[in-house]
Amino acid sequence: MASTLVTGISQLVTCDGEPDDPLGLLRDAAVIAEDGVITWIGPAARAPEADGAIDVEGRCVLPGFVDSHSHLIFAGDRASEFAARMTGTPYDGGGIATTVAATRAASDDELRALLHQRLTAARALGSHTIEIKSGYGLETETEARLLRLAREVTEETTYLGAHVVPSGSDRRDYLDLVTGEMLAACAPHARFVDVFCEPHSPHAFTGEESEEVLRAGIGAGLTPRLHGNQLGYGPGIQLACEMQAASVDHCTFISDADLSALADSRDTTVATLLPGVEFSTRQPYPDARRLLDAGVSVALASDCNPGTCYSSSMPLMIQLAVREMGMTVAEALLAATRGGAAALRRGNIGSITLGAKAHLNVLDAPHYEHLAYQIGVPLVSPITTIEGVNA
Ligand SMILES: N=CN[C@@H](CCC(=O)O)C(=O)O
Ligand SMILES: [Zn+2]
Repeated sequence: MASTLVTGISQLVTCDGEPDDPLGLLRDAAVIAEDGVITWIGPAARAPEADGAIDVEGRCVLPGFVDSHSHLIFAGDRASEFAARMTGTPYDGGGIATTVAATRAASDDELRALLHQRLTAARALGSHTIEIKSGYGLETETEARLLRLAREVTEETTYLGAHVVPSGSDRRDYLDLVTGEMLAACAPHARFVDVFCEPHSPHAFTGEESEEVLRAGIGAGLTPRLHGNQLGYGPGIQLACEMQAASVDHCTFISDADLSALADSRDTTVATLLPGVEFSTRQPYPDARRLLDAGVSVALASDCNPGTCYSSSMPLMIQLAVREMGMTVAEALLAATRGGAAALRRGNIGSITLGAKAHLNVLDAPHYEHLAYQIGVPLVSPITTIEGVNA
């Protein structure tokens, strides 16, 4: 067992504070990790001896980001779809078919290489935990393959066979496949089941269809989560709350009834906001202020995918949340750490606390507010030299 002492911390942001200081800020603190787990937090002057030491030389230390929503495994290119959107073509999910064709045609090694390239980029910007969905196979063999490859790099895998109805398939036949043979092949490699519940897209699923998919997934031992209310008002948010989903993601269009359902479900269902999607689709941003003021549990995630947001940068999501969605820097940072952990139902990540994973980021600034203040600058990096740290 090797222990590591982290010193020289100007400001330790534990994300484990009290209601009057939810960031749990500590000055002149030090942290010890043993076997990848935090075992001591206290004043640097009283830190016990450790086997090794890391001096961050007056920088701020914060928890590793938890990116609770990504589609990191896919092949193909949709840059021209993005360019068309910037000149006015709306997003409706139809471009998913392009990614499905390229992904089906890619070998395991090609997909692995693409995944590793994207993971390296995400980790370099401070994402220590990344959820990864299937959803670009839409046939049993490729969906199971995507989840098996994603499982090589994370435990947080999500079965999204119900991303869209593949072109040429009958809706009813496809639902039978997603809830039958495909589910049986995918469930061993997945922790969650997800569905794109979106009546405003002709390719996605209705409320009734979404409920059927989630119920089947629950029956196979998976925890539900849901893409909802992305393109307009719809049944997604209330369905997610009724089904005690871990998270409902996008929440771009929120009715008063949606808001009260989310507030009532704050202990079970997280509203995960994905501001990179609004940036890349030219949609209005969700009103995070309204959610927070109603007491809703909120997370921020990247949604990194080839259609609606090709970025895995959690600092960018924090910057957009603060500038465009009415969140304070503290709220955005909490949503990108503790919020993501809640959306994955994980208690041992997203905060710097005794017994948590030693997922630490260093910010090349003395104070956490620089996260949103210095926009577009790669200030955050993971502390990768702590022994024994894994996802
Ligand atoms: N909206 C559904 N799925 C993805 C986009 C998928 C794509 O366009 O490739 C999302 O979360 O935005
Ligand atoms: Zn998504």
